[in-house]
Amino acid sequence: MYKVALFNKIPKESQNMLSENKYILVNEQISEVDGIVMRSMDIHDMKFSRQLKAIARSGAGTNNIPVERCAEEGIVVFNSPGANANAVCELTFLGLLISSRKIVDSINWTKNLKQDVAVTVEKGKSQFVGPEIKGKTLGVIGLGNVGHLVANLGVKLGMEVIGYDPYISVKNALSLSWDVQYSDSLDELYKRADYITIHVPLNDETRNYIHKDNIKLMKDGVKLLNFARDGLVNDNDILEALESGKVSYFVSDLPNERLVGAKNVVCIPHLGGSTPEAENNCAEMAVSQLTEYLEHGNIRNSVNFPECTMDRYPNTKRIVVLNKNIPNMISTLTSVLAKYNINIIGMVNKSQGNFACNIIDVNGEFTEEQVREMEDFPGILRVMLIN
Ligand SMILES: NC(=O)c1ccc[n+]([C@@H]2O[C@H](COP(=O)([O-])OP(=O)(O)OC[C@H]3O[C@@H](n4cnc5c(N)ncnc54)[C@H](O)[C@@H]3O)[C@@H](O)[C@H]2O)c1
Ligand SMILES: O=C(O)[C@H](O)COP(=O)(O)O
Repeated sequence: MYKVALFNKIPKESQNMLSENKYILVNEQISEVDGIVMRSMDIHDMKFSRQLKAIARSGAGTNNIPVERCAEEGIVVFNSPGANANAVCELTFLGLLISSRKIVDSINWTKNLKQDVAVTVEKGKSQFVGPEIKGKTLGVIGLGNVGHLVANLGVKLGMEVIGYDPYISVKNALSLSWDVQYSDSLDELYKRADYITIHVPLNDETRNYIHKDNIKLMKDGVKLLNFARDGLVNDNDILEALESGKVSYFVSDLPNERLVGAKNVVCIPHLGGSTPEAENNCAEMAVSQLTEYLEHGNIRNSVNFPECTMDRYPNTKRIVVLNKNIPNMISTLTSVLAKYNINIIGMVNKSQGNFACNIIDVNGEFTEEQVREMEDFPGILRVMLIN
């Protein structure tokens, strides 16, 4: 039996994928579990037990998980790329319209009208006039699963769209509309855009991505949207720019104490991925990746280990080895197998960055003691035996 802990709310349908005859589900337990399924809870300070083999993030962002430390501890971290992208894209366009048409202010104003409503509305509505988005220029930073959808929808709505992403994947590049102007100059995007939306992960390279120096380059009255992560836009600098009018509106799906209630800021309570469709897609993907790894050792959509899969050879035992990407690892593994006269039937080895994965199907008896012996070699992070 595998023990899996559920952190955050995970849809019942996905929980049911963890069948009762193989899985025990527990809530928010960290000790003695084989896997965790989670959303945005911050687990940087958690200590993981040796039993923990995998964490499945139901969602895109993994900045709430100590991904590198997990790799060092032989814990595979998965996410669900693209599974909530449409939900975020739709909400981003709501944000775009909110920033343009003063919708939130106007709704709040209307809510307080007590009498002569129709007359007051007609007299007062001119204070909420805002431009159409058709024909305006939208700058999209990050053309990943969300950003490329946003760029394409901008084109469909008649906007001129400039996209920037120095690391764009082939898949997303191929899905990008021909009408999106791909730019390798952020400065050009800042100078031309009437609306700027950011869709990049939060990491050491992207923290404070938008700050006073690049805000200076932007058009006066530009509208800024952040549906990605708190920390990408420098709070001090955006609040100053809003005060001066350089930025006319900021819509953020990632509120913090500085932003809530600030002038010309609209905060949404992190609802980007909060649709039933996105929640189900993400959880289904997360759970199936977790079970595929625990039961078959196959790794798909991991953020700290390479993609590594192999069809199971019949009548074999499977050994899954996670190791550092350093010389002599394969000879170390095969020397242990040779010592016990174990025959390799099939094997795959994949590496990415500092880490690597091996799946080895063998016949002959391979025991838990031999697993521990393999695990004792420097550079080997975890060995898992699957019968
Ligand atoms: N508001 C929400 O509920 C919500 C939902 C989904 C994702 N997100 C956040 O949005 C981010 C993007 O989501 P996604 O699904 O598109 O992820 P993704 O990984 O598919 O796309 C991220 C893109 O950013 C690009 N990128 C990385 N560094 C960059 C840089 N320095 N400059 C420009 N581009 C850069 C990558 O090449 C990639 O194409 C996620 O990391 C997550 O933090 C928020
Ligand atoms: O990174 C994500 O997928 C989003 O921020 C959604 O996070 P959530 O699962 O907590 O809604």
